[in-house]
This record gives sequence, structure tokens and C-alpha cells, in this order.
Amino acid sequence: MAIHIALAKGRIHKVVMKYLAESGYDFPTYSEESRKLIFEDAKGQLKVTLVKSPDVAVYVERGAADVGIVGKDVLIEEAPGADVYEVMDLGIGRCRMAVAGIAGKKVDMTKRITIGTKYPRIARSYFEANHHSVDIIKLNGSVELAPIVGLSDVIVDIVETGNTLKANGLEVLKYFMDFSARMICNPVSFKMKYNEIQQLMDVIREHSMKA
Ligand SMILES: Nc1ncnc2c1ncn2[C@@H]1O[C@H](COP(=O)(O)OP(=O)(O)OP(=O)(O)O)[C@@H](O)[C@H]1O
Ligand SMILES: O=P(O)(O)OC[C@H]1O[C@H](OP(=O)(O)OP(=O)(O)O)[C@H](O)[C@@H]1O
Repeated sequence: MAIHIALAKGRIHKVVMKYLAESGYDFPTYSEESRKLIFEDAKGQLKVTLVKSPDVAVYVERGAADVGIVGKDVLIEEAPGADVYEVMDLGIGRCRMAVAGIAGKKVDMTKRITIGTKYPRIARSYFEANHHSVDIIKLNGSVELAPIVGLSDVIVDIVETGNTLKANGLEVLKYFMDFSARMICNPVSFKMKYNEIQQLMDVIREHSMKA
């Protein structure tokens, strides 16, 4: 039985497709530059779809894909109660969630502060747990701009190398969560395609252990 994998389009799908190719899966129509969104391997064992990361859990929960691979940050933010099994930590796409502000500028945390972020749920729960009252402005990218132009006091965003913060004159005030890419699985598929899914996990595990 073929397995359908929904991969988060971007950094994650590129790494996973490399792992699959190195393990002998041949996707004749795949290239990083292609605009195609569905690829099947030559032996008919795997079907891969490239999905926007917030949608991966939707595909898997509804059984439109058997398994999905997506960042834990996105799972927590977009699909906190999804009826899926989280079966594997791939150890790739490592990054941290941070509160950041303008370098050298003190933020008065005793006052109500405004936060620009792509992750409103994660930001709210962090500040609420710390008893800070906050206004959250949901942004869709280029979040670093918000404090520079006076839209927010601070941002909550993922940090990998720290280069984006640095290039925009910001600094980390507090790291508060670590993330990596996870494999999730539809509960019915997990039973019906148990052996095939275990085989796929073995293939990916072999590579992620080396990464
Ligand atoms: N520097 C980074 N920037 C973004 N994501 C990162 C980074 N480092 C690791 N990640 C992880 O990789 C996942 C996918 O990132 P990527 O930017 O490729 O996806 P995306 O859906 O194109 O994001 P966006 O649309 O927000 O740019 C993130 O959800 C996160 O878990
Ligand atoms: O610590 P770094 O290695 O610099 O990586 C972190 C940056 O990468 C992500 O942005 P992304 O590339 O997804 O762009 P966008 O959020 O502006 O769409 C994130 O939102 C930071 O801006």
C-alpha cells in the first residue's frame, strides 16, 4: 500500500526529499525548482504532496494524507488539538522561540506591551503564564520591522542563526521554547499501514541521526 506524505513546503520538504533520494526513492518529476505539488516515486510506494506548513495537520487529521512532516512551532500554533499521532522528532529545522526587541532599548514589562508576531497563540500563552498583559498584533512575515517602525514594543518569533535579528538591529530578550520538525500520523493510517509507516520512519531516522 502506498503512503501519502504531506510535507511542509520550504526548508523542511527540501531536506526530506534529499533524505528520500539518498535512500533510493526516485521521484522522476521532482526538482527543487519545480512548481508541481504532487510527486510519486517510480516504484509506487510513496506519494509526496507539498503543503503550506499550517495546513499539514489538516491534511493528516482528515486522512487526505497518511503522514505529515512539519515544524513543532507550527503544530503548536496552528493545530494544538489535532487528532493525529506525533510519531517522530526528525531533529531537523531546529530553532527557538524568542521575545526580541530593539538592541539596547529597555522595555518596561510592568506596563501593557504590544507584541508583533506570526505566532499569536504561542505569544499569548507565554505572556499569560508570566502574568503580563499584552496586545498581540498578528503579522504574516518580516516581523522584525514591527518594533523598528513603532508598530509594537517587541516581537515573538523563531530564531535560528540570529542573523535576521542582528541585521535589523534587534536582540533576544528571552528564549522560551525549542522546536524541530516532527512526523505526524493519521490514527487510522497508523493501524492500516503500520509496516509501511515504520519502514518510512526507519529511512528518515537513519538520516536524521546523521544530521
Ligand atoms: N530560520 C528559520 N526560519 C524559518 N523557519 C525555520 C528556521 N529554522 C528552522 N525553521 C523551521 O522550519 C519550518 C519551516 O520554515 P520555512 O520558512 O521553510 O517555512 P515556510 O512555511 O515557508 O515559512 P514562511 O511562510 O513563514 O516563510 C518552521 O516552521 C520552523 O519549524
Ligand atoms: O535566526 P535566523 O537564521 O535569521 O532565522 C530567523 C528568521 O527566519 C524566519 O523568517 P522567514 O525566513 O520564514 O521569513 P518571514 O517570516 O519574513 O516570511 C523568522 O521569522 C526569522 O525572521
